[in-house]
Amino acid sequence: MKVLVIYNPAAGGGRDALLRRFVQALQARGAEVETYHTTGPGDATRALQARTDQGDVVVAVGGDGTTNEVLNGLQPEVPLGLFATGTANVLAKELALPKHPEQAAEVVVNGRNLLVWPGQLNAQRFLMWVGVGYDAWVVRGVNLAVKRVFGKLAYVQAMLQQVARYGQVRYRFVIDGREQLAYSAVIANASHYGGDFILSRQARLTAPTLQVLMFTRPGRWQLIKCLAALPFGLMESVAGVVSVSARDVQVEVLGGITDEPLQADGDPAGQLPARVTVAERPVLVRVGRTPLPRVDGPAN
Ligand SMILES: Nc1ncnc2c1ncn2[C@@H]1O[C@H](COP(=O)(O)OP(=O)(O)OP(=O)(O)O)[C@@H](O)[C@H]1O
Repeated sequence: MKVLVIYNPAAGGGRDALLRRFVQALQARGAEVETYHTTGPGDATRALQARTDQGDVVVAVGGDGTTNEVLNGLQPEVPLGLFATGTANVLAKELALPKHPEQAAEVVVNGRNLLVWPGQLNAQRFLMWVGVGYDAWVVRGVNLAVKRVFGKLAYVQAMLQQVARYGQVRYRFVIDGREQLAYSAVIANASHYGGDFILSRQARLTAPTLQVLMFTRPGRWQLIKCLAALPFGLMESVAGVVSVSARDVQVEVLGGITDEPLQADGDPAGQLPARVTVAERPVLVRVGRTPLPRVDGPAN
């Protein structure tokens, strides 16, 4: 098996020792390994697009942002593997992937392929979510120097800084032809968010649909109520949160505001207006042999 490893040396503050153990574990299982170190944002996608032969599997070693960049450079039919060394690693949690390098290598070499439907934000594919409003402001506001030292706490700092602004900007969504106004939204392709939290009990990576959570009531207390429900997996039950399944979502900002950011898979992803759909074709992702744990509904 030819394994191409794409390693982001900046993810999670750098995990060179883990990378070495992971590569050794792949080789011990008979894999022929080539490793590429990314040089900056967008490099993983460009480096993959420049290759005609991507091997039997391409493994993203980093966090959710690195995985997103690998996904966007991946040739059709080449499976995507993961070894999570980033800060939050939400996709690895969604897929119940092991943290230990030897076990992660075992999944890559001897696991199974799970058929996953990515989402599509304009020209970019994503696996987890697209954020509009508060969620996107937080991602844009994260201080990277704080993130390098304090990890996830950098998100808490950015969340607190953006609370007061929530409710001041309104967005218009057209979801499979139906209009809805909201003050923020997360368009989820997967259940997890921010680590171990369950954002949506209905979102499914393996289904060719998206789950759109819209926050339709203004006010900072409303936002705090929603955020407080997140650790309990109850955000979709908060009054004023509208959660609908969709295949095609158009979003624009109202009030002539410009420079309204988006986030995709935890990294900044351009500005509104946007169209978010299910990608044209699925991708194969290497996962363990046991069924994925249930969030709600049958296991995959
Ligand atoms: N050599 C590099 N130096 C700095 N940044 C890089 C480099 N290579 C890639 N990047 C950028 O680093 C960003 C952050 O990486 P990633 O999201 O994987 O890690 P993380 O933020 O620590 O983890 P998570 O997203 O799971 O919280 C990526 O979006 C990518 O654009």
